[in-house]
Amino acid sequence: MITLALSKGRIFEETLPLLKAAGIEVTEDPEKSRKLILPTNRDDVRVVLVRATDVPTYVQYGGADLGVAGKDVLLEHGGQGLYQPLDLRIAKCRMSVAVRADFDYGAAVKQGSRVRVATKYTTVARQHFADKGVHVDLIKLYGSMELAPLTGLADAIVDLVSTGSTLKANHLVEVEQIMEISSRLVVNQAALKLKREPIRRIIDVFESVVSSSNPNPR
Ligand SMILES: Nc1ncnc2c1ncn2[C@@H]1O[C@H](COP(=O)(O)OP(=O)(O)OP(=O)(O)O)[C@@H](O)[C@H]1O
Ligand SMILES: O=P(O)(O)OC[C@H]1O[C@H](OP(=O)(O)OP(=O)(O)O)[C@H](O)[C@@H]1O
Repeated sequence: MITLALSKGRIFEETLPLLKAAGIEVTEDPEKSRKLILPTNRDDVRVVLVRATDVPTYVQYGGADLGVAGKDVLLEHGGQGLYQPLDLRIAKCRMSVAVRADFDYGAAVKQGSRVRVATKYTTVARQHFADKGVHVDLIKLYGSMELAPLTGLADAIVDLVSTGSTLKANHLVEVEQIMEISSRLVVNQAALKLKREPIRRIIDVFESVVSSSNPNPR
């Protein structure tokens, strides 16, 4: 049995075409079913639904053999025990610093004042500001980061941006782009040895779909 960990929503939706190319079709709709283990058309493959941030943990400890996780999530997790063979180039966005439109971020940085930054991505944020020599106080949040500058909880946020419409709707502006984000295939290192052939087949098919759909790697 091969167990694949996915999160509901964009990662699930964007992984489906890759699975289809590998001859794997999930036979239940996660938006309609309450099941956390979804069967597929193949007796030897199943999908487990977990929170996006839990995908690396499931794969690390062998709760799943494979998974799909965003680079944001993998950097925060640390990647221990995970083989990361492939950038799937799905769920693309960027990680950015944003502030209220009336906050002068450039001046705050120039003056060397401490900037209060709210984020779910404390590891990446800490590294980013350390590299720039900006003094920050980090405030860990688990969601709705956009609210932090609006309520006075923080001066800035580090969050994911795609179309920019969430920032715009909350009168925030992007002042720095930290990195491009996409999702990767992650594999349990022991499973790769014990179930080498079926896992290798999945990696190979995914790789050929990814390189044919976008020949210009990021
Ligand atoms: N607006 C977006 N556009 C494109 N990709 C995104 C966007 N937001 C997040 N992502 C990517 O998709 C992944 C999954 O996001 P999703 O919204 O499903 O989970 P989440 O709500 O961030 O996680 P959790 O449920 O664990 O809090 C993220 O880790 C990120 O890599
Ligand atoms: O620049 P945008 O296109 O507005 O996307 C950015 C938003 O997407 C993510 O949240 P979430 O996963 O909740 O967004 P969703 O509404 O796309 O699901 C992220 O945390 C931002 O809030």
